[in-house]
Amino acid sequence: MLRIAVPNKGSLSGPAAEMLHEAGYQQRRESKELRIVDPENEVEFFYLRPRDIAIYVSSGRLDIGITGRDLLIDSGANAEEILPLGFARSTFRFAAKPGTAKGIEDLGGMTVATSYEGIVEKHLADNGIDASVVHLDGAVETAIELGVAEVIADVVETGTSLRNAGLEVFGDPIMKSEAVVIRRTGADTSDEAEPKIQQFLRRLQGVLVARTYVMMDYDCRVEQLEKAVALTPGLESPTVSPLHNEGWVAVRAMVPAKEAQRIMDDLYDIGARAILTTAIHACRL
Ligand SMILES: Nc1ncnc2c1ncn2[C@@H]1O[C@H](COP(=O)(O)OP(=O)(O)OP(=O)(O)O)[C@@H](O)[C@H]1O
Ligand SMILES: O=P(O)(O)OC[C@H]1O[C@H](OP(=O)(O)OP(=O)(O)O)[C@H](O)[C@@H]1O
Ligand SMILES: [Mg+2]
Repeated sequence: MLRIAVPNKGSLSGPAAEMLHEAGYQQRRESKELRIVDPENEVEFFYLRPRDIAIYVSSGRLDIGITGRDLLIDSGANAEEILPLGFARSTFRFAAKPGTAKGIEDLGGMTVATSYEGIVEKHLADNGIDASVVHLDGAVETAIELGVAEVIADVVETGTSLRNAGLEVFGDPIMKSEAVVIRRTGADTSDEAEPKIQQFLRRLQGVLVARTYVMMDYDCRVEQLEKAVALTPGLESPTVSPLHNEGWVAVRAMVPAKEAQRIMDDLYDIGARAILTTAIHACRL
């Protein structure tokens, strides 16, 4: 049975459970459940604190896990990212009261508050900056007002938390993060779990594709086919079928969902008609 770590709380947990559900895996019914077995798929899910997931996976007791890239790197655990999942996107940045610092080079002798001291200490050391780091569990934006630090390093998504605390980001982003699937570094890929792991990854990739692409169908005159196919090249190549009316063909291709409306306009302009888009519910590429 494949053993998978899933975040039990915070920004990662809802979207992770939703993605697993879309991929056809059974998920827990209530938030107090700490583990569930999905017998049909031969998978056991362990609901763990996001910060602990890399540690469990690196120990080899669990085969794979879902966590944040920033949490993985901060943990220093012997685990690596094998598939980015596109949710819980954030950047990790320094921030302070306006005028405190312009860049990391100004931080010598200052105190930086953060929940991610693994990332921050390494980043300061890599840049040759001698600053103190104080660990706080969360709500680090308040640390400056309360005099615990001059600077914070924290997750930024919309920037609302920083604005509300009267703080501004400065310097280059320290890192970009999103949810990722991780496994132990140097894991034995001839292990009996490997086919199940690959099947799990293909299912999640299928969900990612279904979320980012739509299926487009349209009819066009044979003379316009080359132009139309250039607009909808598909992933491999579009399907082209003859129509009963001579001189016309039907075309079917996957297109990026974000570009679908523009592509429909462009197809219409070159004379394509009956242009339809439909959602993709699941796929294996
Ligand atoms: N506002 C946010 N937007 C996007 N991603 C976020 C946000 N806050 C945290 N994350 C991401 O979520 C992960 C942190 O998960 P964790 O559950 O520890 O914290 P949290 O989502 O802030 O929840 P908590 O309320 O428990 O602090 C990190 O990968 C981080 O980059
Ligand atoms: O840029 P924003 O959209 O405001 O999002 C970023 C904020 O979200 C998270 O905080 P959370 O609410 O999880 O509280 P925490 O600091 O206690 O983790 C993170 O730690 C930032 O504070
Ligand atoms: Mg948080």
